[in-house]
Amino acid sequence: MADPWESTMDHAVAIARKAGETSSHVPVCFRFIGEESVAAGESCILSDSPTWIIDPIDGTTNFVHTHLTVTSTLDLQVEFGVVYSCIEDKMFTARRGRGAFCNGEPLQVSQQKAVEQAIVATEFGSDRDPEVVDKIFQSLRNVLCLPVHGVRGAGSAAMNMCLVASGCVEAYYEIGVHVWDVAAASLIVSEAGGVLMDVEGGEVDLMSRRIIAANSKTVAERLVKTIVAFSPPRDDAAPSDRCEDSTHLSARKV
Ligand SMILES: O=P(O)(O)O[C@H]1[C@H](O)[C@@H](O)[C@H](O)[C@@H](O)[C@@H]1O
Ligand SMILES: [Mg+2]
Ligand SMILES: [Mg+2]
Repeated sequence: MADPWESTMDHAVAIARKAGETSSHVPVCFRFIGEESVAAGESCILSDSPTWIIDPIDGTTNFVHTHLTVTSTLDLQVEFGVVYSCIEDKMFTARRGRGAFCNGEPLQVSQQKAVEQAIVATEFGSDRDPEVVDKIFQSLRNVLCLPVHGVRGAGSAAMNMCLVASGCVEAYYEIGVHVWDVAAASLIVSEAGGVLMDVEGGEVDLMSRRIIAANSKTVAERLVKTIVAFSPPRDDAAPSDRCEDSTHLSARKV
């Protein structure tokens, strides 16, 4: 059987060559956006160049506490998405227009559109500013009182989105995520038949740090009416306008 990773890399190189109009003799040029490189001061701007967006550990708090789910995410902007859940040994993959898979098995979102029967995933995020925490709790209260069947959180944004793609939960929303948390899984959700939406409706903007990933427009739009929206500093803001999340500082000290 052909190695899917090898064909993915061949395709990635072909995309890079096309973008740069280079011949096969010239080395291809990829750009990178990674959580750690951005933390070290590198830019977080998307350009026309093919860009790998990487989160080596998504679910850092779980990792530090050896708690349940930890994933690694890799995305070649809009072309491929890979999320690896290392403890479960589950490899979620998607290629634009070619579907989404878990360990090679096709993924399909849930067909449940009644929000009262839905499980909604979310996270409390990393920001401990009391005003932000209040808004997160107001949203959580509103979601519970829709009512929904249940609220869950895997502790990894990417894993929550893969659960939507797998049909285990109907929707996931969060304000405060970063582009590297959600880029790979966004493609996995849409290739599994799901929808992505901003928390105030309309198209999702992966740099905005706000996301709804749902099995359907119906469920996503119910959440839009329910979530108390706010806007954290964008990922592509100038470094001086970005702020370090408080729990990340403590996680890195470990
Ligand atoms: O573990 P991380 O890569 O720092 O990602 C976190 C994310 O920053 C936070 O907003 C989410 O609540 C977590 O689910 C992510 O996994
Ligand atoms: Mg992450
Ligand atoms: Mg991370």
